[in-house]
Amino acid sequence: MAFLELHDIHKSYFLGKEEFPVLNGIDLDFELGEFVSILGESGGGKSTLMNIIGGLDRNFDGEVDVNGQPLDHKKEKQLDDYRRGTIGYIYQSYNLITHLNIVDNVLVSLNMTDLSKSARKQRAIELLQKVGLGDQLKKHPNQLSGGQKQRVAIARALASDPEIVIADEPTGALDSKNTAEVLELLEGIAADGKLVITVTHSQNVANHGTRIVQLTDGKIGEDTRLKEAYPTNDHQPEFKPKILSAGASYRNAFQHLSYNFWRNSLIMLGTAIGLFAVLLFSGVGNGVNAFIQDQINSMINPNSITVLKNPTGKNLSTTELQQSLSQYSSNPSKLLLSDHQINTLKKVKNVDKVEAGYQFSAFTVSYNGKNNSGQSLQTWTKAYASDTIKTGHAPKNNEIVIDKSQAIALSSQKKYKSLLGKTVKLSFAWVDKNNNPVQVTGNLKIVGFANGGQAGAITATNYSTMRNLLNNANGATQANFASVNVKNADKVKSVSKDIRNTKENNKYVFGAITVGDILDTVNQYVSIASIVLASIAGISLIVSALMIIVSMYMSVSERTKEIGILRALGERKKDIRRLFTAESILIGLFSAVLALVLAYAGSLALNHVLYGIVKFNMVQITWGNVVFTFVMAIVISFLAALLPARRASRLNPIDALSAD
Ligand SMILES: Nc1ncnc2c1ncn2[C@@H]1O[C@H](COP(=O)(O)OP(=O)(O)OP(=O)(O)O)[C@@H](O)[C@H]1O
Repeated sequence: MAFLELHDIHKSYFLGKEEFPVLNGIDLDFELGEFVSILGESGGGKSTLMNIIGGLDRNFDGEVDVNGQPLDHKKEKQLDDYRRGTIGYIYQSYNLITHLNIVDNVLVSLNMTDLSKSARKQRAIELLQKVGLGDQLKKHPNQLSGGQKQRVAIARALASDPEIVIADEPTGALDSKNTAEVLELLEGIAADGKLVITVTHSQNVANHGTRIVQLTDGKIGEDTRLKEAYPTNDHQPEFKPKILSAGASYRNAFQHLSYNFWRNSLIMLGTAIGLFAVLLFSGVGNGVNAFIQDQINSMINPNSITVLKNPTGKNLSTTELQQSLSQYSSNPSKLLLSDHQINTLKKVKNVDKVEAGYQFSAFTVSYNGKNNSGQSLQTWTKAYASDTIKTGHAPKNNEIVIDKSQAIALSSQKKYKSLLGKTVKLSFAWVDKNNNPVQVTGNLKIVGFANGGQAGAITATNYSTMRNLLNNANGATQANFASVNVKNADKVKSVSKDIRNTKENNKYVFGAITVGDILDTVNQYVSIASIVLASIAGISLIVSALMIIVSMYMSVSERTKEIGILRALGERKKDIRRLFTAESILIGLFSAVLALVLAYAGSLALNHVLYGIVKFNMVQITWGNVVFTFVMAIVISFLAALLPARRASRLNPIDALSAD
């Protein structure tokens, strides 16, 4: 029983339905220690035979036995294992991986062994020293001569300590000096007790071997033994082959990414822009929400509920209430609350205090010949947060607090504080008991300035002052809102519900607005804006994904030959798929890091500019946003790699190897 036996090998190629037979029944035996040269005319099927022996071709008839065991060429896994552990390949065109240095080229094969990382590296260096390249370790293949490249290929073929080394015209592209050196190395391999099978056109090369086999018309012709096979030794392998680890795939992907640094940087920048948009828009969304909450909470006491008359008698939501109020704005007498109704409010469970109040939507303040109109005149209640007044104090009898912007309009930016203690004339239109218009006026002392800021200017007197002014003008004096203070913040919702559900003569009488309701309404607008921003970010993410898909397809077509080499060295389809998903995921991750840096810088810049205007950090990127962006980047890059990686893994290794 020989070490390698070929039995009745038949192989045809098909062009359409037409059959082109190449091998017509090959029977051959090979022993370890032999250096066999296969000679034959061009196109005679030598490479085809080598691909069958090397476990790259699965489409043939016949049987290959290795070490007494049949090789089941229909089973891909068995062939992968066979190529990884038993075969070393040397090609005429070297087939080195251009983006790896020569040590890494040898390591591609060694990475599929159970040696430790340092032992793998040490072996790679030893092998390169053995083929005379110890002083060239840092070079890439394109920095070597043809003879040197072929020696790297020999070192790589020996890396996994295979029993069979196949060399397909190994000296075809070399001059006589390099040919002699390569032949010496091959002889040395056979002398080490391995089986060397080489394809050649050169009689000189063939004469170096121990045996010459002629291939004629797809059959074995002459089979000449030149000398005895080299003696085999009882050499026990120091390590075993194993499948490629995920880490090795990621390292290879990283090496390829860094080799094409500039091109990949541009792709990452393109991808990062989409992720940056997601991060920044999320940050702006958070900032705007926090800003609104801060503004409302700083002006309105969250424990208070504003109660208004429900003019429709129907059960209304906050939005419906606000709509109906605006319909009744020309008929304010319909919105007055009776003293009895104010008392009803006091009896609602968990209510701490009820303050009747007035609010008017248009008024004028005059000082020293200057007039200023405002939109919201109210009576001071607990509904205002304590820090609403920035200068001065809450209004008492015959006093008024005006908005800072108003004070500036009536004086100047610098001098507005001098208005403190001065008397202004307040005037506004109201109605009497019969709904006839009356003009209300009064002279009041300024005791404070409110800073309504973005959420609206505030002008306020106290309740009795306002009631007196209305009385003096013969206006209706019933309150048109009430501020209900609730004992606990967590009861605000239930109290507001009870108030809304209160009935008089079978009609709902009150509408109630809480800070939460106001926030809900505002948040509705914010969510619409967020959806618009998210759609823009979504579109940029789709563009990012397309960029990755295109770059991965480019990468696959550029690396077709490499895919063939990796398959020939024993990588599985799965390893090839993982190589490309790894590359894509790395692009996604680096893009996410870049996006994070850009978004962080962008948020610093935006916050710097906006803080000067609104005194608030308007961009607030949270850890949640960052995690979401990274997960998104990984998911998108993984999905984008699926099709290109699948295509790469399905390439036929023989076709891939013959790619230009
Ligand atoms: N993928 C293929 N599809 C169709 N025909 C093929 C294919 N590969 C090889 N052939 C044909 O099979 C025959 C044998 O090719 P092969 O490469 O094995 O010959 P060879 O003896 O190695 O030739 P050379 O010495 O010129 O390299 C040739 O006629 C070739 O045209």
